[in-house]
Amino acid sequence: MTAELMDGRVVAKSVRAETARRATAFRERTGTAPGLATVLVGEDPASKVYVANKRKSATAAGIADFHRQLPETSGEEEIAEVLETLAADPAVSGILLQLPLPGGADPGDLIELIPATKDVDGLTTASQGLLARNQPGLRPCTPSGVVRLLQEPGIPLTGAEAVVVGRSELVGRPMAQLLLHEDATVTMAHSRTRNLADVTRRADVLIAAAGVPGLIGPQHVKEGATVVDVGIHRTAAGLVGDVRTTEVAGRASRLTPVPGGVGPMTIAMLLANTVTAAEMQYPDSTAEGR
Ligand SMILES: Nc1nc2c(c(=O)[nH]1)N[C@@H](CN(C=O)c1ccc(C(=O)N[C@@H](CCC(=O)O)C(=O)O)cc1)CN2
Repeated sequence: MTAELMDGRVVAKSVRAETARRATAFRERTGTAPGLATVLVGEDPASKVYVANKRKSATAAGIADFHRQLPETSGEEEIAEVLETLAADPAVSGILLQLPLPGGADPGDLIELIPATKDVDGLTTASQGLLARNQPGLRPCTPSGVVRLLQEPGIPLTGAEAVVVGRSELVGRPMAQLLLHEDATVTMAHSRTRNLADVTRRADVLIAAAGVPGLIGPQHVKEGATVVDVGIHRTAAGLVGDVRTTEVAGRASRLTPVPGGVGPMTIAMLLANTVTAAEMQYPDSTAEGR
């Protein structure tokens, strides 16, 4: 078997086009564009690229840009003040605090300053609660992008065995919840899971989000499985994911590449969330909510 590659750039393009149409409709209805505030603390090179791409894509989709750059040395109070100002600004529909923070600082308390209605990363406790209860709200971008990538070619999720490797708040945990809401039978594996390959080989749909370069090889994959690689690692050999793509391609039926798989979906879903946030905040407009 040679796996078919699932092209995230193609699906992301169609999500961005659909989002641009929704942004135009919102502006025509309300006289104001949806607005996205990106908050970047420090100079991490990868974060700078991601934030620059988010801002560029947002502008192209008709979303107003409210960027805040803070110095590496910013304390929690300084970051909190910026988030609170953005939270109170009616022109700002969505706010995201780019992660990680310098020095691996815990973003938990800062994220809670973002109102759930503006939480376009879906990371606040309130957003997590709405997701857990499958109620309308803003969902984390990478996991919702993965679901969209799986839905596009009609990969069946109802009753499918799905295994998520990784339990981060940004990807693994919300990924499992979203798959559960799609009626998959979901197993979560992580760094303490014993006999990982025994667990992952059950998967019809395997999501690799452990943050370990090349963790998933052919021995972890059931013949014919769909394998989604959420990892992105900069190595001397270039960008690699959590999956050893070339080796796994002989066993999987479908596979996401790195780059060009899940990454572009993260940004596309952020734009979609920003328009959804604007719709939720504006009383006369249609709130889609997810
Ligand atoms: N506040 C947040 N911080 C972080 C998130 C997030 O969703 N919210 N996710 C990641 C980084 N990330 C977005 O911020 C992100 C990562 C990768 C890509 C992407 O398009 N990757 C390309 C490769 C681009 C490259 O690195 O050269 C690809 O995979 O094709 C977009 C967004 C951590 N932080």
